[in-house]
Order: sequence, then structure tokens, then C-alpha cells
Amino acid sequence: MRARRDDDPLAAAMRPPPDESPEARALRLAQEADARRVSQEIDEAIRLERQRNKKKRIVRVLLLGQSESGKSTTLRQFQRIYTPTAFREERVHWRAIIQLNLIRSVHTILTALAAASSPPAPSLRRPHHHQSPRSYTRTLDSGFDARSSTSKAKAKSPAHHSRSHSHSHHHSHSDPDIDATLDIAEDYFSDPDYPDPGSPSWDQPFPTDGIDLDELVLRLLPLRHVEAFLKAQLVPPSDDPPNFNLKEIFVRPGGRPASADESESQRVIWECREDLMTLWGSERVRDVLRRRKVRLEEESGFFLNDLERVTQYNYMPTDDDVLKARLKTIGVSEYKFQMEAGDQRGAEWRIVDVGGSRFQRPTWVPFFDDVDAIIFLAPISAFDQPLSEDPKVNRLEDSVLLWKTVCSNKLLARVDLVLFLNKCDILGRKLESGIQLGRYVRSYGDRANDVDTASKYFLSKFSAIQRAFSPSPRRFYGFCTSVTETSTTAGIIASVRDIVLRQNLRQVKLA
Ligand SMILES: Nc1nc2c(ncn2[C@@H]2O[C@H](COP(=O)(O)OP(=O)(O)OP(=O)(O)O)[C@@H](O)[C@H]2O)c(=O)[nH]1
Ligand SMILES: [Mg+2]
Repeated sequence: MRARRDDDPLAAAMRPPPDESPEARALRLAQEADARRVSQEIDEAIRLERQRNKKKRIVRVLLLGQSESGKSTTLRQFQRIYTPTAFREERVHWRAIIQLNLIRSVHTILTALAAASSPPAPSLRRPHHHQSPRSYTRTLDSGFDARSSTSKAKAKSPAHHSRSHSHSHHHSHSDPDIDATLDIAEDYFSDPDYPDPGSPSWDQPFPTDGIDLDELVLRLLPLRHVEAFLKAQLVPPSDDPPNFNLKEIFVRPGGRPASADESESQRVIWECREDLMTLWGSERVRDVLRRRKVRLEEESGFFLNDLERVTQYNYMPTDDDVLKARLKTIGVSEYKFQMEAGDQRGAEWRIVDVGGSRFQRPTWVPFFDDVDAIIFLAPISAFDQPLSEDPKVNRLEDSVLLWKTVCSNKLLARVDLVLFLNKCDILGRKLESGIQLGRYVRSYGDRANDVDTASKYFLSKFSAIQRAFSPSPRRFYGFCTSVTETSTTAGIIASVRDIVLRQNLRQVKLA
């Protein structure tokens, strides 16, 4: 010990002088104790500051996916679980949106009835709500950064190369990226009026059910006024083009008691309730919808099966109603909340929800900075549906391209990816009703036409795309979800919370 101190120049310099007086020694020891105390105080201050920083740790999550994929619904699930009181208080504001959703379904029915009462023009024979496999046309500019990321994705995807040569091309099994392709049929049937199996042909007579539909439709006309009124209430007239999201509806100070006008619209809806039930219960209406391949039950904001409740004069939306309601997001909204439970106490969460339609995707990029995780939603039930903003493009194909763009984005290279293969409930119902997935997704082949096989198949495809397109290896978590269901989604959101917090802790340690 002694020998070592002799070797140490610092120790030698600090060694007390050999002729130190008792007074000088006392002073020196006091000074040294003082210095130690100051140093300890500094250490303590640093420790406290670190703790405070940890406490106000900010966790950022970004919700991405095409329009109607379920981003806002996922956000509402977070709200329902983590700020239940605020969620409950806001339910009343959803009433007008749910009523509008209901009226929209009625419109769909009336449009189908009107079209069915005149002989179908050849162009109307093609279903417009759901695509037949041959109606796809490829449009590849689906990314939010179409010029850079998507073109890169295109270049990397062997599927796109093969498609440009031949539509009926089958993948070569020596292709290293074989798993990262999803071959969606585009020219499968030669008959343009390919009838849905089990659906009656146009030439068969409509069943008669003794209901005078013409008169009924007339009695429903007042709903138009309700619709105009509710829309005017939700969209401030100064906003042109309409630019509203839920936040803006919610910020009305002090809540919004039902105004006289609002109770007037509830009265009109209530007065129409019998006719609405007759309309939705009519065999002829169901038949027209079947023939036109309009599957209202699978559409967003479907409340016709809840007419009894929703048309009540004193109707108040339930949690489930709020989750099922459809309100398109325009712009970006951020939801902040404090994680109150368990050892995650104190972390502030910020979940960013964006509009998913194509023209809104460029607005996503500024939010790529500093995110801990992305929850990407791909509605896998949409394999037979066109994009509403571009009817030539298949929704599943758009989701796949968007996923490739997100995976390959360099700004997001270090971000964990959480994938929700959403709307599994609708997928299950579609497959059970006899729609063959293999007709639309050629690479699905003759695998079993059930939701388990299908969702596992999609999970492996999306996961392979992630591996092939990520600039560097990253963590990836995939879930099959139906985010409108509260029980199953609660467990998934708890897993996502743990995943995101682990990633956030890693980044805090790295910083
Ligand atoms: N049956 C079912 N419906 C769902 C599911 N997820 C979302 N929906 C419904 O689908 C509709 C669209 O969901 P949103 O959450 O508004 O979609 P979004 O991704 O926010 O859409 P944009 O705001 O246009 O980008 C809503 O009516 C939801 O209730 C699901 O898993 N199953
Ligand atoms: Mg939304």
C-alpha cells in the first residue's frame, strides 16, 4: 500500500507535509471533510435530477396505416384503458357522429334500391363496394414519400419485377426474397361479371315482402335535414375545406349540453325508427344489397343492428358504440397521458394519430423524429376492397406497399415496429361466408380458407417484408387484432405498453 502511494504522483502531492503542526492538521482535516460533503451533495443532486428526468420520461408512439385501418380506434382503446373518466365523459359527443354513421348506412341502402329499380347498366353490374379480383389495376405510388422510399421499395421487391413481365408469373423458389412478396391477383377471371358464389343473378325477380318501399323512402326524407344539421354542427362553417378531428369537437369549453336543435334531430330519428327497422328488416332490401355485393355489416360505423337502442330519444353511446363509430381523421392529433399504474408510474405517454388517406401521408414525416415505437395497422380483411381515395387500388396491396415504405425509411431505422394485423373479426366472417382468399391473394394458394391460417400467413409475409426492407435488424412484434373488441385488445395493449417502455428505457440508457 505504502509503496503504491509513493508511486502515485497525485497521492504524493496531496500527502500532508511531514512537519505538519497539530493546528494545521486539524484545519486540513476540516477542509477535506468539507470537500467530501460538497462532493456528496453534488452526487446527490445529480441522482435526484436523474430521478426527476426518469419521472417525466416521455414515451412517444406513432400510429400509422392506411385510412380506415383502425388507428383512431386503437387510440380510443388507449384512452379507454388509461384515462377512463375522460373517455366516459366524452362519450356524449359521439352521439352525433353515430347518428351520422347510421344515416350514411341508410343512404347506402337507398342508393342500392334506386339503382336496383332501374335495369342495371353494364357498368353497374360490377360491384363497386367490393372488388372482383380482375378489377385491380396496379398503382404503386402509395407511399407518403412516393418519390424516394417507395421507388426504393419497388426496386427491392422481386414481385414488382416479375409483374412487369407477366401477370401469371409464379415466384421462383430460388429467389432470396421469396417470403417478402405477396401476390395479389389482378387478372384472375376472364368473365367480367363473375358472380359471387351463392348470390342470385340479376335476372331473377326480387322477392316481394309486402312493404311499400317507395312510400317508406319518402317517410325517411326528414333524415336528410338531420344529416345536414349534424354535419354543420361538427364542421365549423369557416373551415373550408372541412378540417375537423375529434379533438376540436371535444374542446368545446364546459362540455356541450344538448341544444334544442340537437334534441330536435333526436326526435326526428326517433320518429323514423319504425321505418328504419322495417327498411333494414326487409327481405327485399337484403336481397338488393346481396345482389349488389354491398356488405353493410362489414363497413365502418355500422349501427343498423342496434337501431332499437341508437334511435331511442335519450340514447347515450356505450363504450362499444364509441369504438365502432367512424370519424375520419384529418390532420394529426396527439393524446397525452400519464402512466399511472405499477412501476411505470410517471412516464408521460404521447400517442400521435394521423390521417391515413394517401394525400395526408406527407404530413407524417415530421413526426418520425424521436419516436420510441410505431404501431402500424394493416386491415387484413380488406383484401377484396378498393381504396376510397383511388378505386383502382386494392387496400391490401396499399397496406403492403405502405408497410414496405415504413420499414425501409431511414429516419425510422432504429424504431421498434409493432404490427397490428387488424379487423381479424371481419376477416373471419368474410372467409366463413365463402369468399376465397386465394382468389384475391394468389400466393395464398390452396391453404385452408380460415382466419387462423390466413392471419398466420399474413403475419409471416409482413414479418418477411420487415426483415427484407429494414435498413438494419430491429425488433418486430406482430399481433392479430380486432381493435373494436375491448377484451382481447386490453391484453394486446398491455403487451405493447411493456414493449414500448423497454425500448424507451434502452434509449434513456444510451443517451
Ligand atoms: N369490426 C371491426 N371494425 C373495426 C376494427 N378496427 C377498426 N374498426 C372500425 O373501422 C372504422 C375505421 O377505423 P378508424 O380507427 O377510424 O380508422 P383510421 O385508421 O383512424 O382511419 P383514418 O382516420 O381515415 O386514417 C371505425 O368505424 C372502426 O370502428 C376491427 O378490428 N374490427
Ligand atoms: Mg383516424
